Amino acid sequence: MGTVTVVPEQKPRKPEGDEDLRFVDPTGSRERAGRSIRTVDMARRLPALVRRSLGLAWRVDKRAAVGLLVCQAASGAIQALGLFAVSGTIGAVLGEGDTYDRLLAAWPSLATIGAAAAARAVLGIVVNWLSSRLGPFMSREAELMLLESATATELAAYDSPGFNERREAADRGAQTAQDLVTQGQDLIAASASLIASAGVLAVLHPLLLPLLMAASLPQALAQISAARVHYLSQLEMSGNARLLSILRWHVSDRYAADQIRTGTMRPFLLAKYRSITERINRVERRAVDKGARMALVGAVCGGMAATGVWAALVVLSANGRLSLAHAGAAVFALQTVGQSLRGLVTGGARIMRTGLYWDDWQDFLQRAGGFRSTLRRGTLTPAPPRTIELRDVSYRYEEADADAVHGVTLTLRRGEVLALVGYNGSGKTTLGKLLTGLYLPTGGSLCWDGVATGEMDPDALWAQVAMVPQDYARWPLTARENITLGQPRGGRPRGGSEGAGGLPPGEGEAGDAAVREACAASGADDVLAKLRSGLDTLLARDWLGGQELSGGQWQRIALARAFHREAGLLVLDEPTAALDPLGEYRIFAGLRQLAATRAVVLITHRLTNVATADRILVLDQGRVVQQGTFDELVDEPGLFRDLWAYQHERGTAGEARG
Ligand SMILES: Nc1ncnc2c1ncn2[C@@H]1O[C@H](COP(=O)(O)OP(=O)(O)OP(=O)(O)O)[C@@H](O)[C@H]1O
Repeated sequence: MGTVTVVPEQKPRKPEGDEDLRFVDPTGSRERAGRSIRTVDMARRLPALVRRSLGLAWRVDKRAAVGLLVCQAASGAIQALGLFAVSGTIGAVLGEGDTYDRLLAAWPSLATIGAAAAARAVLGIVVNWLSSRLGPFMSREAELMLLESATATELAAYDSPGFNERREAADRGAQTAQDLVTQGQDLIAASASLIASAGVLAVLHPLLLPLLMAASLPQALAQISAARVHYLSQLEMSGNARLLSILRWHVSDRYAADQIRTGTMRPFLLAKYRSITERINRVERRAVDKGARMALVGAVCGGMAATGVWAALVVLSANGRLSLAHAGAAVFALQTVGQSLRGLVTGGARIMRTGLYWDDWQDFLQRAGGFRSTLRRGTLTPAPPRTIELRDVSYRYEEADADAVHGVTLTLRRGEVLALVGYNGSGKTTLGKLLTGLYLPTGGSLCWDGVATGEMDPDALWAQVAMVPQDYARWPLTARENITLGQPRGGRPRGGSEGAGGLPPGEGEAGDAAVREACAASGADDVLAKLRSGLDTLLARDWLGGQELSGGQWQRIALARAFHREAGLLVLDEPTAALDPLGEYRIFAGLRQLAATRAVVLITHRLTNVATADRILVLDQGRVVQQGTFDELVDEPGLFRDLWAYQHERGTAGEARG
């Protein structure tokens, strides 16, 4: 006990061989922290944690924070008063005179004991009330801070190893904020009670307090060890419990229900679930057994030590060094000290655990702060770009062995449709994200009208970008909000508040006319016609009270979303993958018109569609290997002609190549 084990920060372990589903502690910090729950660390960390919990309370509600402290201090003082009153009562009861006189003499102390107990009960209720009011408020505040941080980070942060795990851990940390307040209060209450009763003991006889402290030590140490075992097993189990909840979602959610049935996966999935459950059971059994053994040792040692204290009490009374009244009060004080010590140790272990989760929250906020877009970029506001120029642009994902995009040089002009084609993983999407400024190049330069994207204010830059990614969001919002993204044209932004006269802001004629125009261009007008309340229909799963759309219908909405945006650059990544032939035809027939006022980048595997493009860039392993018009490339030996042949001549390209 008392030593601090320092384990260096570890990277998530990558399993070797047959990879089983396992929870990975992103930094190893939890395990390290769990192993370091020792007496010295606890003594050092606890005051800091209590301070932190009070600091949080102070930030959310200063009056409540002060109220909590005052109540706890008052409760401790009243407890001391009550214990002294016990001594007075016993002294009066054992004193001279007949029973009536002795009871008469005892009643003021008895009344004090009763009043003290009542006052402490009321104070306990007030403390409970204040911390219950503060706790959820603080958790919500912490969750909001987490969202603010996460949405302000560079997109590249999400590719950074451990970032997503940290974000998840922080989410749980935010939820524990409320426990930190209540546990902090429990700890303060236990400390106040300990100080009060220890003070009483010290006044009754100077030997009693050190004796009791020494006697309580074995049990306290046993409890700290048990808490450590408990925390480590909880840690191991919580990872598995999270796995179970993820599996439960996959197994029972509607999205995979058809595949589970047609894939006859039920026995396989249930067996997997059971095997993780057994892992949890094993860990739990081991921890419970070990905890019970420690409790037994602690209880035996504690029992022996307590016998010693009681014996000392008897000896002191027999020798006349302690009056009977004081001895009686000491009995109560001893019990209170024991109780407070136990509360301190178990409460301490609990707040240590919560503190570890809370650390995850703080850790994420710090890291996310380092990834903040505004920290890394400039403040210029771009106009819709006339030219986008790339010089020898490369991009390498963090920890990747090779560039995803390498040495790309090109100029894209307003009014031009540029198509990107190539095998899976050739870097098309990454290049699209570079053009839109979502990623900043790791090599070379990328400028909009001569200004590097990194010099611009990120939000001002993205105001000029409309994008349909491969995996577009299906927001559980109304059809209108799904298209305007809360930024209607010709109207005020929709912030959830209703406008004057009952008309929601932005829902004026100008706003809706632009939405309908975008819907007509994307084919979402057909979708709208079938919705029960048109643009007002909530597009969400039925259990959220909404109306669900098909995959292709959602893609039409996602396209309308991009067309609605008055942006100088439009990037379409596989925009028609889910559309029927008519829907697809409409998009490509309208593309030229869309390009009149903007630059358009089209990423697609359907090569017939790229005939509409002014220029086609063929990518292979992140490099541009060919570029030209459709007519030029289809006749030229090379990757494009091979891809065309695979798609249209059923593999004769292989022979042609050979
Ligand atoms: N977030 C990421 N982190 C690390 N590597 C990534 C990430 N996203 C993509 N890559 C890698 O970068 C390379 C290019 O990926 P990209 O998504 O740009 O290809 P693509 O041509 O769009 O592929 P597809 O046709 O399948 O959509 C691939 O090797 C891929 O594994």
